Amino acid sequence: MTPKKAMSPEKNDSRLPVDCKFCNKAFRKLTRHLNGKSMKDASKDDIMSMRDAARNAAYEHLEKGMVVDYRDLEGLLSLPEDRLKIVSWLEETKHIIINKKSLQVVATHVKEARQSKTSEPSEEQSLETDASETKMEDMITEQDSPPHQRERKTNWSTKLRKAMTERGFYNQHNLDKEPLAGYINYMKRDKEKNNWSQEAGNISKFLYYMDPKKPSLNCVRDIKKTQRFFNELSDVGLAKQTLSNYLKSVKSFVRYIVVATSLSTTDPELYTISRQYLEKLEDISSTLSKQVSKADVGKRHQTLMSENTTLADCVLVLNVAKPKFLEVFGNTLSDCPLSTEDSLHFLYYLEALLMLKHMQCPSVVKNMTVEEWCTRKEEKTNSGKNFVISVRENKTGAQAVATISLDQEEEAWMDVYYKKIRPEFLKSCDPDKEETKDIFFISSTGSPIYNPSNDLSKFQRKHKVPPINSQRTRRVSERILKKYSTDAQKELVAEYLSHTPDTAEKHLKLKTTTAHGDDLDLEANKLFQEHFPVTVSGKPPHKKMRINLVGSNEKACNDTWRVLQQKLRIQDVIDQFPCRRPSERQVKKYIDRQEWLTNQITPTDVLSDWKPAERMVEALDGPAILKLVKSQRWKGLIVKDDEIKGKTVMTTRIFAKDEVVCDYHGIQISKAEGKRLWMATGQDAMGYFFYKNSRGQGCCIDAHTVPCPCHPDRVTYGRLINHSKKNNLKPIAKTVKIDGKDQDIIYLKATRPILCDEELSFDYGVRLKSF
Ligand SMILES: C[S@@+](CC[C@H](N)C(=O)[O-])C[C@H]1O[C@@H](n2cnc3c(N)ncnc32)[C@H](O)[C@@H]1O
Repeated sequence: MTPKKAMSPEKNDSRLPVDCKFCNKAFRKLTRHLNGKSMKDASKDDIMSMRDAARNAAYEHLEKGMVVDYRDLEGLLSLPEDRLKIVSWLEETKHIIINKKSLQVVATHVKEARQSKTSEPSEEQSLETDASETKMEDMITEQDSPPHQRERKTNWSTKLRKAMTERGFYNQHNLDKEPLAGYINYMKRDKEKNNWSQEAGNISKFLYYMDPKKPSLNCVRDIKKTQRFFNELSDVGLAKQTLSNYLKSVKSFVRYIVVATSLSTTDPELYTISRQYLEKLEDISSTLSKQVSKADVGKRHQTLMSENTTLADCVLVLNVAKPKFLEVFGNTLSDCPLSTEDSLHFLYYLEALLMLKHMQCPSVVKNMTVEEWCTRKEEKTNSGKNFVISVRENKTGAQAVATISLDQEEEAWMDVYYKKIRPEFLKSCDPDKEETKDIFFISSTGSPIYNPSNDLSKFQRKHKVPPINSQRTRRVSERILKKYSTDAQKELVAEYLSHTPDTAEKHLKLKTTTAHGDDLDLEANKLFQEHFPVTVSGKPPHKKMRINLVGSNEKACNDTWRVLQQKLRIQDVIDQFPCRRPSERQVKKYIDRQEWLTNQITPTDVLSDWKPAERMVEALDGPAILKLVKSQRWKGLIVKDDEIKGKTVMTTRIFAKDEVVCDYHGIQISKAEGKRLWMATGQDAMGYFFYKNSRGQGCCIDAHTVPCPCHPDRVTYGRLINHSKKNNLKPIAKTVKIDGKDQDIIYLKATRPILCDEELSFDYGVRLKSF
């Protein structure tokens, strides 16, 4: 305690404070106050005597008293009763206590607590957090809070707390006694710890257990009792983590004794014992840590088995982090350098993709090599092609081989990481480390990634989504696959998991235990869907109706119904964009307009399933594609220069097979007119596209004027696309009505999936030599 003098009147100076002009002014104010407010109905004599009493009290305080900060008392005296006693004594002896506004509340509560004999702390205030200070603050809060918030006080009778109280684990020494007081000072002043009171409370309880008479350093002489203390705490059911935190407090206390006191000179023997004691505490600590991790595993197992987690929950981070990921992906295509933060976002996203969507173990992600990446194999699928990477999980023995099957878009992402981001990371790597060069995923420091699971949970934390790891994702998918008994559902999940045909087949074989069970589920689903047909905008039936119809199968049937409806909804959105992959914004806008309030789908669901309509030609006069033709705002393309060919048109995103990439924009004229113009401008002139229209007539699109007269501010890509026999585009003519008039549009459609940063070309029907 550091009492401060309230003022500094010279002792024995009889003129003070009577002649002090500030005091006299204050007392004149007080008289006015008493007259006008507090004692306005009292007699003049009463008012004067009250004023004199106040003046005398003030003089007395100035002469004898000091100012004491109540917060200093809190640090010194752990028990509120003790503090109350000292406060009343200090006040009696003319001291002024500041910051004691809650004292009345504390006094009332201490009284109540004594009467009801419920002085155990609440569960939240278990050992590691319940220094008396905390308890007292909580008491004050309870007193001040509305009645519905006082629950915690009545919760004090749980088994654990009862047992703790009965065993005396809440007893503690006063914090003003050594060595506790010294330790508190050390924490406050040297270590600048804000939560010193928690730790002090823990130590004082521990020291009480070791010696109830007084807090003493002798605890270090009795490792057996120390061990017993922790065993007993464990027996009453204190959480392993709490125990471990508590042990940490004891260790830091003993470390303080060894390091920050003069014990080595004042008592060398006790000093040595303290050091040995510290080592033994480490042993207890490591046993406890093992128990903690066992408890963690137990908890993890419980969460893993949780029935409520859906696959959508598992891959949530991929959806949330995708816009930023795609932005970075776009940036990699322009040659501006990426920030480390953006590059790491890209890396973490790919790690998450492999662990959550492709359900690969962290070790596969960690061990994948450059060679394994470079020897990936193309595999034809119904929807294009996949790229299969085989990873030897265990680098020392070649037992387990994991297979990752990426779709084209994912392959392009990985390729960008490999070609653009990884080489930047490699620049920080130790050139002698051969190992780094071989590992596919390396971090910004140039070293192989250390712990993909940690990267994943960091990424999930950053995006504020639940921390679901790859193991849990695998469990969830297995559970869902087992539960869904119809082939349609299994197909959905297998498709969702995007497995290689082999793996998908394996998963499809996962069936509910008996064939009989399968049949029952199948029947139930059939019945359910007959009664409650799945529609795009319908609502699923109420639970009561579901139970009435299919009894205990209601949940499974309802889940199927919902999955099928989502599938219908996704298709409904896709149907709006038959020729071109829509942007996320377009999809969102359409979904929002539908007002599907339950069983919602996300733009990502749609975009990952999008593919061009099978009957594309019919859709080529649809409003969305004609809007692009009119505006010439084709996205996903850029113009680059090539030394030989001149201008080239390159992609900045992936295009699916059959997707419309752009049109060959120009003015429609007859073949004869086209030929005439062409000859007149010279046969080398570029920008004439000759074709036959739907009636078999020869026509020409004249695009040779640059810039195009109707879109002077736009690049009209079609006329800049070069010729190749090994092309990736094919022109198709479509006659459409624009402003009431027939007009031919030459669309350029992808003949195969086109990757990012690929040059576009079509067959001019000429020989290359002719250029
Ligand atoms: C419609 S333009 C294409 C855009 C053109 N590269 C430019 O710079 O404007 C056609 C012309 O491009 C050039 N070109 C097209 N394909 C080519 C190729 N495969 N090799 C070399 N030059 C080519 C020829 O000069 C040809 O006359």
